[in-house]
Amino acid sequence: MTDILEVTDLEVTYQRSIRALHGVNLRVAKGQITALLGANGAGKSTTLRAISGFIGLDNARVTAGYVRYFGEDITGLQLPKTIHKGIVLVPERDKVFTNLTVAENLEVVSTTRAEGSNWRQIEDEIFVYFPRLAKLRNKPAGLLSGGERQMLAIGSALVCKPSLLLIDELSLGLAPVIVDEIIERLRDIHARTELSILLVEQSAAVAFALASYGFVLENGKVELEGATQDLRTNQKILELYLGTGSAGRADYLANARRRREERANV
Ligand SMILES: Nc1ncnc2c1ncn2[C@@H]1O[C@H](COP(=O)(O)OP(=O)(O)OP(=O)(O)O)[C@@H](O)[C@H]1O
Repeated sequence: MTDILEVTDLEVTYQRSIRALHGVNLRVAKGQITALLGANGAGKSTTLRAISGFIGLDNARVTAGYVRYFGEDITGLQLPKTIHKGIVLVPERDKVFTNLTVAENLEVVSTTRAEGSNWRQIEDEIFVYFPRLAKLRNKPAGLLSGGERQMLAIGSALVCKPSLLLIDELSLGLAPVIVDEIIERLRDIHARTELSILLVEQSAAVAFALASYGFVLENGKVELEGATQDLRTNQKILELYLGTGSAGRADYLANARRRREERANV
């Protein structure tokens, strides 16, 4: 299967001195949903922000390695060029314009990102994907629930007609019932569009519900990868991410913290 995205030996450094990624290797196959799992501080957001050209906003730089997209070297490419290439990130925070209504959020993206297209038609397409948003079209985004904001953020990203959609923390802080609805909507979108998706998740259950392949990041490096059907039964994953061994998870988090502190002191 063709890879739409290849990340090779990627290193990212914040503020010229804080190394967050230590040689990340991962791939996203065309038309597939791939998950990137890892504990707090493992480097998941940094990886997504490096791929999508956001790290310039964070005072960070790619200091080694490559990002290839459809075979082209796009290492260090910044916004908005990444969006024009079809790489669109749904960020963890600040996803929507809170003072604009749902319809205005979609409109503002469609007028800046989808030149020459009819925004009402685009809006209708997004409402087919997220019928709940159609009922909320005149409501300010600041008054939406967390789950509704996530749907609007994904809808706004889809307005950009991505080839590769990156989603940072799909389920963080959301109620299980709304997470289920978002999973169902994403499955539907994926079935209709065969969009390639790279999903960052702390919940392995959510990642496995959507993705066919997964990578596990620890301290800025991929430590484990595989088909999700295999990762599902991997002992380490079971202990650390599916809650079958809380002592294991606590040890793991303590070790991860210790290794980060050791690295910071070098
Ligand atoms: N703006 C920044 N300046 C300096 N260091 C940063 C910055 N953002 C992240 N880091 C550091 O980079 C490392 C990776 O952080 P990152 O946010 O990518 O991890 P994460 O896996 O997404 O964590 P979380 O699940 O908590 O969002 C951490 O050690 C973090 O402290």
